[in-house]
Amino acid sequence: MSHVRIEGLTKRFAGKPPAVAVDNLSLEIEPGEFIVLLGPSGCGKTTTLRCLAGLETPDEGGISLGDQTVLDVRGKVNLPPNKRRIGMVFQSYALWPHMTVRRNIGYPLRTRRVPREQARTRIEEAAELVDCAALLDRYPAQLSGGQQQRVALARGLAAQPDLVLFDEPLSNLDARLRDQVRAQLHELHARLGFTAVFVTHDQSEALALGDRLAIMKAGRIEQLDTPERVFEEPATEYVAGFIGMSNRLPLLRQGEGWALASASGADGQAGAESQTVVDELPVPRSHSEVSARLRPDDLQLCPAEEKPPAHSVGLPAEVVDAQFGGRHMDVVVTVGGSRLHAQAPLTGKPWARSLSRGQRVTAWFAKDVAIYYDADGVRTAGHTPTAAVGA
Ligand SMILES: Nc1ncnc2c1ncn2[C@@H]1O[C@H](COP(=O)(O)OP(=O)(O)OP(=O)(O)O)[C@@H](O)[C@H]1O
Repeated sequence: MSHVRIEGLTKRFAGKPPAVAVDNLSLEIEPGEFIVLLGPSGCGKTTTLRCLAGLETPDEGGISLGDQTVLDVRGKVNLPPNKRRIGMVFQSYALWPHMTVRRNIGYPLRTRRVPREQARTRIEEAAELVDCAALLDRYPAQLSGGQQQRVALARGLAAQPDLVLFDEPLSNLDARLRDQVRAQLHELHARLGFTAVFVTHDQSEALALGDRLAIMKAGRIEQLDTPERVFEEPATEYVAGFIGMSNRLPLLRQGEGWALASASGADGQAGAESQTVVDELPVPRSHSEVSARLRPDDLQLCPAEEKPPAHSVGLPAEVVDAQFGGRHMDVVVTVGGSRLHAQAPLTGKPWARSLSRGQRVTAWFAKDVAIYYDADGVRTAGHTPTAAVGA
């Protein structure tokens, strides 16, 4: 277990236009910590991981693993992968097809010249850890996808590295296996306490596995926080959108209240015809425009003639589509010019089952459930989260 320090890491790729894949990124990882790099395609997750592994030549910055400097661009240090005590688990299991499971798991031990007897014990222990002890003499082609990924996991851990890197290791597995291997990985980490950096674009995977999440945007870390904080208090609109707050409602201050910006005139001002939809929001006075972000299950629906509860924002809406989702209906509505998604529970409210296209309803949300972002996409200070954990 090692403390990992990344300082000012930058990696550019030549091309037209050139890409800054990692942009002056710094990150400190505690021994035994499980860090998840989360973000959309192209935000620089894999390149960061490859720089940690020694598979790229960064343009600037430094990386240390424990007391070993593995990268120092100014000092011209960039240790090759086999000189770094790092284990790697990839998306494509990358098992050698001509080697048995035993030889595959033992591969990093051979490259580190671990004595034969010690290697045998380590291989058997690693295989035991991931329930693959009975498969040691098989070839990869004789294993299921889940078994192959577990072998890859054992290979990543066998050399007891200072740091284990995971590049979307679960994304090639079907949904059921993905849940199984994810649970197993979570348990293994709790048991062994290795330091890990795990790359994914799957938010549920990130929330389940990470001690802390680094949400990346254009080669930088946009928010670094516990899963609870990222989920409850996304710092920027970008993070909110990425972590499931898919509903966005732009609002403009109008006199003492707020109107839907999507019903505004061409000048971006709330038009004379746009109605004030709410008198007051938990937003500082200095803001004249905000966007409210909501998860689908925080947007409620009720019949158009019913009044929503006090302390909520009620909006006239029209149903675009309604799909049965078991215990809830997935309903798309338009509110002003915005398309919103509501997950309307059916338990106790069978009314939602009868929703159909063109129907007029009221969409509403509790004021303190939404998170409000200013014109720059930064969370406004006025919001007090209701369910913040560890705040
Ligand atoms: N070898 C390369 N040559 C040129 N550009 C590259 C190279 N590798 C990555 N890039 C660019 O660097 C940026 C970051 O890529 P990277 O693969 O790190 O993103 P990512 O977040 O891991 O994406 P994904 O989830 O799709 O794997 C992208 O704009 C990508 O096009």
